[in-house]
Amino acid sequence: KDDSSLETIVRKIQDSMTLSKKHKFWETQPVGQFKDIGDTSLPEGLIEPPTPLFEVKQEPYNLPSPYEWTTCDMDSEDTCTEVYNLLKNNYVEDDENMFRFNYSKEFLSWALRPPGYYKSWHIGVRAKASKKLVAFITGIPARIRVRDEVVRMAEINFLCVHKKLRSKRLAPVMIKEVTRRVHLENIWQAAYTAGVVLPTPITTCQYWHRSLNPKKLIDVGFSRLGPRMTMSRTIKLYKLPDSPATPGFRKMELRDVPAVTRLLRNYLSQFVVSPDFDENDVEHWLLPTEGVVDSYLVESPETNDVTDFCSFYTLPSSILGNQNYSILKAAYSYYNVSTKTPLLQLMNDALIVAKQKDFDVFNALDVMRNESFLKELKFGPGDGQLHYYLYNYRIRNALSPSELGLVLL
Ligand SMILES: CNCCCN(C)c1ncc(F)c(N2CC(C(=O)NCc3cnc4ccccn34)C2)n1
Repeated sequence: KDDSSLETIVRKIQDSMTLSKKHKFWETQPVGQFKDIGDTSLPEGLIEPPTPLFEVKQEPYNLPSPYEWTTCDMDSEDTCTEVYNLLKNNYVEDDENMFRFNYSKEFLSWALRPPGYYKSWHIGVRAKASKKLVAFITGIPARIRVRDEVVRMAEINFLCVHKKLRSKRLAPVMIKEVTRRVHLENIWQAAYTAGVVLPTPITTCQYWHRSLNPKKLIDVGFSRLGPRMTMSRTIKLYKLPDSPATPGFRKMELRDVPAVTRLLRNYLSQFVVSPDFDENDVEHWLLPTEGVVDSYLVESPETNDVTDFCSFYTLPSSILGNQNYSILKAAYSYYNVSTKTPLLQLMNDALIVAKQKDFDVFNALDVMRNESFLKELKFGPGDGQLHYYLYNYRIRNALSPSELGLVLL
């Protein structure tokens, strides 16, 4: 009976050790469960039917008393700055705490305001006393095709809890609150990623890095000098031409939106999971935006057809604790389509223009057809894995990364 008895304490420790709290939470959610892996009797698709809208909880979930919900108006410069600073100081770091993502204000404004976005899905938590923003989570609407079904989903991203408020169990209530607000808009599925394993990844991707400025990358500890390699030999190894090789390679312009949409829709149709982009989506997500997203295409000099496309987004990282550098300039491969120019040559041109724009490193996941160029273009495997998840949508067998045609920011 005595609750503080030793065996009770031991059992509690064992419980928390075995099923960490995050699994306790995810076992209550309509997501693929570890215990269901391999159970072919379970149908692919919807896990739970939609709730009638009048049954969706109308009021926000309860927060611990010192905190309150706030909706972050990303049209407001001041709110954008608050969100930027929260993420700059408290968002994802690498395992050795040497780098932390430093999404820019312009990037956040772009990433969170696609066609049809909902302000109510840009959710913040403030301390009642100081009114300081201490946590954030977002959703944006997206049409995602899974095999031959286009599903309206929310893409959930930027979950961030201030370092000082960790392990207060804020994340589960923030996830429930964004889910509630997504349900209120009659959307019942979601897509999200994490660097950690949760129930249950639809696929697990590997990051690959292509050095553009090897000296800086070695100086800041992002990469190490290879065995039997000198710095000058390393710089020569990663050297790139001064300009792209492909005739007709140029920046994408507004007039290219219809052609790029056709090209991209056709290319993405080969993957099991991919966005169902229309021209409005392509104009928002892929038209070049300075310091946010760069996109190039190949216009055949003979026929004036748009035959190929490549794009990358700008996501710098703060370098924590280095005397000489404070920012790592990283480009992340976004959507690439090759129909005439070999993908290898197209991506080498992407590396060339990224180097011209003074990026230090070009990152890519092993999704879509990226595997085919990574090693040959001198990408090295990274330490970070990215797991992709769907909420309330079962995929019977995990996909291989090459079946995934979806890049989340
Ligand atoms: C949809 N949202 C995913 C985006 C978050 N993304 C980009 C991300 N999620 C987990 C990762 F593992 C990761 N990696 C890029 C690779 C890398 O560059 N590793 C060194 C490094 C440099 N800066 C940072 C900052 C944070 C973590 C690792 N960092 C590993 N990227």
